[in-house]
Amino acid sequence: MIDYQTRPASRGATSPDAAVLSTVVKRFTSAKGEEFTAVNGLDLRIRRGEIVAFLGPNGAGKSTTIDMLLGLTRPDSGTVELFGLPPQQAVRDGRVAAVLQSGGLLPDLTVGATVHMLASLHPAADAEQCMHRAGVAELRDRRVSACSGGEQQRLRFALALLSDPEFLVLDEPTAGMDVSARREFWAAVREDAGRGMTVMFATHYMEEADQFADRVVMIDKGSVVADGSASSIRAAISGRTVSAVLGLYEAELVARAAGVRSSTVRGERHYFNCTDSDSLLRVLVNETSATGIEVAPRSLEEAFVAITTNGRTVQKGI
Ligand SMILES: Nc1ncnc2c1ncn2[C@@H]1O[C@H](COP(=O)(O)OP(=O)(O)OP(=O)(O)O)[C@@H](O)[C@H]1O
Repeated sequence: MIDYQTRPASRGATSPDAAVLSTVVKRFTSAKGEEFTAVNGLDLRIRRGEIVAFLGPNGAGKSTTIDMLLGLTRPDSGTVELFGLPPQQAVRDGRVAAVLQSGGLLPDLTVGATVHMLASLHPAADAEQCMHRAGVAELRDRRVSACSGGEQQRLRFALALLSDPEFLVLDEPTAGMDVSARREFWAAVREDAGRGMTVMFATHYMEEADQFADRVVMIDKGSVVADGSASSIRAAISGRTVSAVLGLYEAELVARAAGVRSSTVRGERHYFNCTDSDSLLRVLVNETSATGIEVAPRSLEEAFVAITTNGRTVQKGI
């Protein structure tokens, strides 16, 4: 049985937040000299102990935001603070650590040698304990090059633990892993997060956000478009969208039918998000002149749009 030491709740900082990003803007200039805004006035506050999933389509600005959180790049305007400090200082103090998608490992070293070598940079590090916590202790004699992608990510996780960070940032840590490798990786992280660590992870997988995070932040085009509890996001995703071509007057009546949560119109087609598509279909067929009726599962994008347009771009109050 491993005896984990309890980490002090803070190392002297007074900020109740792990991270605060205020109106952060980051622009890039292409080779042709065209300016592109990757992060566009992003505001985000992460409280200590939260586990936050950072979701967004390709190119939404997740990695750029994470790079600024880790002090790897600076915003053009706005501010980024970790524990009330500039990111570079928080990283230098070992209060924040990262698991990135690739890099940082020497293929010819064994897992054990890698962890012990980097542990020598942290006077208080317990290499053995970190290997156990990350689930790589049994791989200690295996060369890094012989480890699977999932095992290498757990090794990166072990390395991130060496400074005993208060805040762990993961950038798509399970990209390319199969389902069981993803499950093993998250089991290791979840056990550690249970000890009070703040965790933020970027992912494309809603199910990872749903299973692991207690808060989900979605960004698109460099700004936050939805922010709420995993359960509020899940509730928004559940249900179906029934759509049909019908007149405005009838559409208003249908929108008031039982179980209809929201409705939108695109051209002549009206879309109804509902909890009971069967009864809505009966209403449409029996009580209206609707044509071209379609039923579709609700997409993640629709769920996020609904969350924001319902006025529930929720800043979590926990
Ligand atoms: N160094 C750079 N120079 C020019 N453009 C960049 C640079 N880094 C990022 N970008 C652009 O900024 C936008 C945001 O990129 P970013 O990597 O932050 O998105 P992402 O949400 O992490 O995407 P993905 O899910 O695909 O990893 C993209 O359009 C990307 O091409």
